[in-house]
Amino acid sequence: MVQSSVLGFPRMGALRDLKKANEAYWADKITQEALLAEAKRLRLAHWKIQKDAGVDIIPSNDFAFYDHVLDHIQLFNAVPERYTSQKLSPLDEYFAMGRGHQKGGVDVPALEMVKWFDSNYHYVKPTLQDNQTFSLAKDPKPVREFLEAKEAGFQTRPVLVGPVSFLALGKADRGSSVNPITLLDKLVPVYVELLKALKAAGAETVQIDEPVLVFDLSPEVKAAFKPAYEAIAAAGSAVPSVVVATYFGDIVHNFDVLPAFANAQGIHVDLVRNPEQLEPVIKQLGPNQILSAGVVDGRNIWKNDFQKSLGLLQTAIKALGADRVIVATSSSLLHTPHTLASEKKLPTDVYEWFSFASEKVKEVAILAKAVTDAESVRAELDANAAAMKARAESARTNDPKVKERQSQVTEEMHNRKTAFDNRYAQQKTHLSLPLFPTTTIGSFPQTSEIRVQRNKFTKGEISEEQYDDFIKKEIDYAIQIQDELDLDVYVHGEPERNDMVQYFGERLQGYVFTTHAWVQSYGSRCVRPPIIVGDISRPAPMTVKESKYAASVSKKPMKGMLTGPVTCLRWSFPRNDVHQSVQCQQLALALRDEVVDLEKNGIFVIQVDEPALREGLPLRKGSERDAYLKWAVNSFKLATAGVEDSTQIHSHFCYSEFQDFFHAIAALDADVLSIENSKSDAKLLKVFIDEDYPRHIGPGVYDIHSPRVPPESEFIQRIQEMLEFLRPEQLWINPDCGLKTRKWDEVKGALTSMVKAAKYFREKYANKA
Ligand SMILES: CN1c2c(nc(N)[nH]c2=O)NC[C@@H]1CNc1ccc(C(=O)N[C@@H](CCC(=O)N[C@@H](CCC(=O)N[C@@H](CCC(=O)O)C(=O)O)C(=O)O)C(=O)O)cc1
Ligand SMILES: N[C@@H](CCS)C(=O)O
Ligand SMILES: [Zn+2]
Repeated sequence: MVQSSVLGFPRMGALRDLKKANEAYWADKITQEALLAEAKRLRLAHWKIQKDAGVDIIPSNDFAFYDHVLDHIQLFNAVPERYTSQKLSPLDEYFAMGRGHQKGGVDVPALEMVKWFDSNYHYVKPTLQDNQTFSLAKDPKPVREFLEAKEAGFQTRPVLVGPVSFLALGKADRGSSVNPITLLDKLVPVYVELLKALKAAGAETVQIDEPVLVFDLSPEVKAAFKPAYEAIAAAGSAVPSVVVATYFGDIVHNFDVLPAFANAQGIHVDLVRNPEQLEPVIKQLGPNQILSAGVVDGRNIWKNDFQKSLGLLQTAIKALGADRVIVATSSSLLHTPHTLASEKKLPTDVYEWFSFASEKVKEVAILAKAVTDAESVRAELDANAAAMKARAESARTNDPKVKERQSQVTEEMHNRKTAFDNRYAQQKTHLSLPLFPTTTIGSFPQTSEIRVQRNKFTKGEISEEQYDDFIKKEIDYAIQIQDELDLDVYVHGEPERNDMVQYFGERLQGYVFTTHAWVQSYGSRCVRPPIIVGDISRPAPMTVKESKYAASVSKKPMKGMLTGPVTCLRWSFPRNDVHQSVQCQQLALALRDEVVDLEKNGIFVIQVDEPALREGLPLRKGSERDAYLKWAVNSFKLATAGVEDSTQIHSHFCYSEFQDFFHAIAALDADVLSIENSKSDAKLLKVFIDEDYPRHIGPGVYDIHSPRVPPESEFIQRIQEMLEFLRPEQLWINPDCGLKTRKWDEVKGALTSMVKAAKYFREKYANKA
């Protein structure tokens, strides 16, 4: 019999229940016991959904209050001393690492949070010391949750982040220089102890995620697999069987590592992303090893194409036999929304094209049946074939006018009129900016009042006029605060936007959007990616009204604020029937019109955010990366190059480790860049000197993910560090990212200190001149 398996289920719940419970706990509105009870309720509900769907292998320990990598930091007692010394409860210590803690006399910043591979999910980076030790936490979470499931009648397969990936995804703490992978010898015994505890609790198999296997690995990281997995194998029947899981890429280039897994029960590979790895992987398996075939997409919302998946599965079964094949999701379903059943407003034809987490688990179970006994699921197979056909033939997907415009794009449409030096001279006179100009990244706090009013407007409880008036007042307030703070380039604060991508999706032709399809982005924060279903175009200006109004009531330059084409693409659910470069160019043309319209309406600083540009970079170096960079950079340039030289184009990158990516950022030719940097080593900015970067840069000086308000001295120190690597005349002072998740008092406190620090340096350098 072919078994079905799910690698992980979304944690938030159908109504973002976990988000609400976490936030209530942080605001002291519910007790720790109430939060724990809610988490248990969600875990049980999610196991039940999978069991009811007929899934054979159901994961446990895929739940996390904040992030699963952070769970492992605590699980292995790899918590930096600055947190343990605070003597917080384990849960509060955990949240302190995730989001910082500034309460009851405790003041610790959060650990660094970065992108999870090429997804829009963010994980907390293990931060390790030169003298790092590991030990197993008391009452280890994977054991606790396994037993919780067992007691409720669910036999689960615990999911762990593998020892090599855990270290390879980590970094040395500030002040330490340890190469994390050299700590393997210390970590592995703890890992074995954990596996023994799981076995003792009754776990027969564990899923050990080693997703770093899809990267180009350094020799040291490659060499780490063998001792780690040999030590696990040496524990024999004292530990559960192991399935090593990889996803988001292929592992063919790391086949020399596979002997390390000779004693594993099986290997999981992502056959949605890389179906071509199927046959080579089959050849690498040992005589009894199982293939977990990831055929149901964990990263998108399109209904599975059963015919295609069955083709792959038949190939696997032919080579290995039915007993050695598991039908699985390609990755955890963490990246998909909870259930399609909540969507009441989708056009009915389109509804049939989608499948969210709760539907995907059914797909996995159906495929497992279909592969050996198609007749037992004939109705499901026929319905699936009909849905595939209907989508392929739908008129929604194709707009000849968009195609016509794309055919007229020329090379010169990608370039500004002249080079930066000349442009900047014009911008300087036009905008009269001081040395160390201060600005923010766009959004100001999205207060509950803003959300309530938008919700009322969406439901038709207030008129468009009432909503517009409300937004105008919010803009007025944002400007008043910026006057008081004495910032140099203003923003309107984005109060009208639900989300920087969803907002544009809702204004573009070719998209559909959902009402409940939330996906966790980080911690308690979720996004509701709009879905691209057809060719994209802009029926009308999208942001001009608010920016024009803001400029009319502002005494300083007002920055227009757009989300760039690559980010719109990546943070939407893209089509899977047209190459992403085509979708991106369509977005670029729509945004180009918006940029030109903003300029026509008196907005002479325009920021086009591209935080997802780095995220989209193919995970391995090589031709695929080069091709991506070419079309991604061209899309940004196409979107922004339609303006006069005197108009200043900014771009913004958060969550972007930019070393391997520097040339792409430079190629955008943006006049000013802002990058997230407050929690990274300022040394990373050295690349800007080494590469002789000519344009302006604002490395973030304020960690906007944390409620913590940094003092002025911290800003001064940070700017001083940055000046070791950047020229004073190219340095802008700004936060890491937008301020929508912060409260007004935090923002006012932090920006007051930020502006004071900028003025301190302005004075210092004016005296020098
Ligand atoms: C910059 N980032 C973003 C990423 N991806 C995006 N798509 N957008 C981003 O901004 N990736 C990288 C980072 C990740 N950072 C963030 C930061 C903040 C959030 C966030 O705050 N998410 C909000 C939801 C935002 C939203 O869409 N809000 C809507 C709906 C609000 C709502 O909950 N309404 C209620 C009813 C109203 C009420 O009574 O309160 C409801 O629907 O039930 C809106 O404002 O209209 C979050 O709350 O998690 C995400 C990623
Ligand atoms: N302009 C956006 C960028 C976020 S990446 C904001 O400020 O929220
Ligand atoms: Zn940002």
